Amino acid sequence: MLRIGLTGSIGMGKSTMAKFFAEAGVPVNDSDAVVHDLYAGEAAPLVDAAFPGTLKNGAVDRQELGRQLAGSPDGFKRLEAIVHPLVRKREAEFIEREQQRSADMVLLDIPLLFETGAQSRVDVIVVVSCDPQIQRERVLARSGMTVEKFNMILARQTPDAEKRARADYVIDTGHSIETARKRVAEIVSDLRRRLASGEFLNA
Ligand SMILES: CC(C)(COP(=O)(O)OP(=O)(O)OC[C@H]1O[C@@H](n2cnc3c(N)ncnc32)[C@H](O)[C@@H]1O)[C@@H](O)C(=O)NCCC(=O)NCCS
Ligand SMILES: Nc1ncnc2c1ncn2[C@@H]1O[C@H](COP(=O)(O)OP(=O)(O)OP(=O)(O)O)[C@@H](O)[C@H]1O
Repeated sequence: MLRIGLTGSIGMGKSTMAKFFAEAGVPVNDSDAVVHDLYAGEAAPLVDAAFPGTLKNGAVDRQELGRQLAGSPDGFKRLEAIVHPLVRKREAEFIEREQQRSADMVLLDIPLLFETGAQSRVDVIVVVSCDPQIQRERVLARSGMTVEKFNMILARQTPDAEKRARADYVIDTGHSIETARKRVAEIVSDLRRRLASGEFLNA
């Protein structure tokens, strides 16, 4: 089973592209969605113990957590030490399930693929990218986003140019949604062709 790793910096269009892969028939594991689920369940008491006051109605209040993390690289490290092992566990369960269903390929949506060394867990890397000006406009248009928060997240992410250089495929989301959708279909059919030709014998 081929493991495709999908990554991209904040606001590049990763979630939108993951949806297009799903539409093309590729099972998708979305790490951000897993974090949302964990925050409403098993991770909630652990996060609250490390960051008191972040539990609201039984779930992690992301806004409050974000406030406590502002300007705190150390806080991010402590949070990641709690969350990332749980995310990894869910990913392994997803892979196991899809292997049992005999899927030919799966997409692992991993926002911090390079930052956490996840490239060793995938066979192919797809990077979602666009012009930094478009990225900035998209992100700053989100409610609750500030220039400070944007810069803090950017500083914790591998630079876009480096991501592109390390990619097997790049999706440029700076054009229309339709162009990006076509690019996803093109990548999926190229990967199916490469699989059929026996290029990924170890996958
Ligand atoms: C900091 C939190 C509370 C902000 O939540 P919020 O809903 O405001 O933003 P969201 O989760 O959509 O993230 C916005 C952007 O920041 C990126 N991001 C999230 N966590 C991190 C991190 N630890 N380091 C770098 N970038 C990050 C996301 O990939 C996305 O591009 C939240 O992102 C969080 O709990 N992060 C820790 C868990 C984590 O590392 N998730 C990333 C993938 S597993
Ligand atoms: N051609 C395009 N491709 C992808 N997204 C586009 C395009 N044109 C406009 N957009 C918009 O850009 C935004 C990208 O958001 P999306 O949530 O997919 O990004 P993301 O990389 O997953 O963000 P984050 O890293 O913060 O989770 C969406 O609002 C989407 O509609």
